[in-house]
Amino acid sequence: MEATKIASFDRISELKAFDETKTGVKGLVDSGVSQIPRIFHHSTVNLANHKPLSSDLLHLTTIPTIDLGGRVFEDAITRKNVIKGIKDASEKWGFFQVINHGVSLELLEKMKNGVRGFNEQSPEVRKQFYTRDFSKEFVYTSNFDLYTSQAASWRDTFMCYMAPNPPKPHDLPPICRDVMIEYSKEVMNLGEFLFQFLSEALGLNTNHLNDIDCSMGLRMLCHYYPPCPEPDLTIGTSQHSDSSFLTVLLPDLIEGLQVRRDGYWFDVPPVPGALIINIGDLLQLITNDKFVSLEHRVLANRATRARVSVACFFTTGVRPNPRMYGPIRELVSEDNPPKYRETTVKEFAAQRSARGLDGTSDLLHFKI
Ligand SMILES: O=C(O)CCC(=O)C(=O)O
Ligand SMILES: [Fe+2]
Repeated sequence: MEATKIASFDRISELKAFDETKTGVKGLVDSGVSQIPRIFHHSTVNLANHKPLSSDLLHLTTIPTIDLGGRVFEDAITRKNVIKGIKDASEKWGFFQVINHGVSLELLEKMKNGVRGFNEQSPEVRKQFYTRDFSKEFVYTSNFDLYTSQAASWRDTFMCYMAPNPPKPHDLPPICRDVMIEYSKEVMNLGEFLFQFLSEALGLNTNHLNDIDCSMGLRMLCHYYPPCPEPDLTIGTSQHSDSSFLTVLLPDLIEGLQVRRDGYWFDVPPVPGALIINIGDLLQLITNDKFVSLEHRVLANRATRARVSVACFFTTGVRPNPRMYGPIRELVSEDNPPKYRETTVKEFAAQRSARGLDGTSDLLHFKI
């Protein structure tokens, strides 16, 4: 009993000491640590990966890649095939990569360089943005759930709501402000396009999901995963599903992302120039489980340089939004009654903020 008390007391002081450096995991790496502090130690159970139990899964290697043909479709058959690909992927994986998505590769590189640039500028500049006050326009922090999670993750993040009320440029750090604004506009366009195809994939009118404001809000999270000296002891991002409607993820060429299907963690190998699209919990809720929001995680970075990623969540998050969401009427029937109660995006997102990434689905709280 006494030992537990001492251990938990130490842990809190260590978390605080780390937090008060205001320079995140990058600061630890810059100080030359060769062993990771124990606040980052995850249990081995959490990190293990067992072979798939079902032999049906043995032939599967990873999530599908879909060619969006620059978003221009000259013939109806190609368009139909793309929608079919998106439908299958959304039903089985809730995850797919897209190529020829219409966002310039140069902009993708510029965005990733912006994330690197912010995290690699002098600690004095970074510190000015470091906060745990999530009501601020721009938040730079390490582990939003530092004090509530069982173990910290080897990652720093900066975040900002980019729509519907974009930040004023002067609220954003000079080093990445222009690219954040430009990139988020492109992601909004891509998102509106994807929601059209997802609507058709569900047998709804093309504009259904856009009309019910699925593409209204955009929250951008820019992650920085410094190289980890003991990658087998910790994780980059612990297992979770996204609480958004949809997520557009700009990955790095350094691997690490894994998606869990039927109990097995599948690697998502980098595809040059691709964006990763995944269905979030809110889309699973309004489609009454037709589309699935799968858990995923990022392993600690084994490479010698930092891994970066930019996750753009289509959601208004905890910002005011009175609209109620429940299973879409056209998608339920007597044989397929609603599985979830109605909720607001804010109520849904508040679950996540309160609990952190503890690996349990927020959807359970809304099950009828
Ligand atoms: O960094 C990544 O590749 C994934 C990040 C992620 O899953 C998230 O931000 O929700
Ligand atoms: Fe995620």
